[in-house]
Amino acid sequence: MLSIKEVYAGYGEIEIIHGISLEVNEGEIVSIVGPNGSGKSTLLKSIFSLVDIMGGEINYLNSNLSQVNTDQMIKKGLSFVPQTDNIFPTLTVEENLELGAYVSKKKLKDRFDLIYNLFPPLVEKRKKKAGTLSGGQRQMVAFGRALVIEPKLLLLDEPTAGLAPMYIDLILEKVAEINKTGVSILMVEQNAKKALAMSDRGYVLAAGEKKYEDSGRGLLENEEVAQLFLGG
Ligand SMILES: Nc1ncnc2c1ncn2[C@@H]1O[C@H](COP(=O)(O)OP(=O)(O)OP(=O)(O)O)[C@@H](O)[C@H]1O
Repeated sequence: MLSIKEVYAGYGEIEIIHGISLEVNEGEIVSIVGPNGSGKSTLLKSIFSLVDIMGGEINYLNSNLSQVNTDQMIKKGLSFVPQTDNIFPTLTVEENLELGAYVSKKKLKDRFDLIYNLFPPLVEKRKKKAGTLSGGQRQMVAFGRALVIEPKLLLLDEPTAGLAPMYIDLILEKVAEINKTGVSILMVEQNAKKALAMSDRGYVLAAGEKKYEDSGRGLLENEEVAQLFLGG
């Protein structure tokens, strides 16, 4: 459903991603792992044209994304949870979710039901300002905002970054749960072993290049990958 072909991307004059190709097929969880600064987030952001694209092509459900505006991306079910600034702290939980919405009132109710089922702690917090929530709960709000539009493909930029250990596994379990409802997932994750263990496929980036691609299990069992990128 998503195909990144030989993409070059970066910031202004600085090229960070040097010709990377990557695919996500329907129903998959795909992880991008690699050392700090290897360009994982930059690659993810290139899908949403949030960085400068210097070459290559990104296609999603038969559209070239460079020719599609954000509204159309949302209508085509492409949703993104950024790593930072992914909620409005001064708005309530429910207002945050409503702002993520591009759907009818009736549909909104169904989506809220689904989100509150997935993240029960948000129910009693729904009238609270999102900024008063714990880090893990704020991340639940960020996920909720991305889920309101009923995405087909969810892009996650380091969903567990900065979270307390108790929330890391919980959030990754939720990612798997969301995937089981039919949402494909492409995520950048610093917890590489955990991410690969739950992924159908994975890509290892280093210095803006794709070094390895394989099934999640294949990468975990690859001794070279383990030694160089997964801490032995
Ligand atoms: N807004 C920006 N302007 C210029 N350079 C940037 C910007 N954001 C990131 N970079 C640079 O791009 C390179 C790749 O950063 P990126 O965040 O994509 O890496 P990453 O693999 O996601 O790393 P991390 O796990 O640390 O987030 C780094 O050298 C970083 O300094």
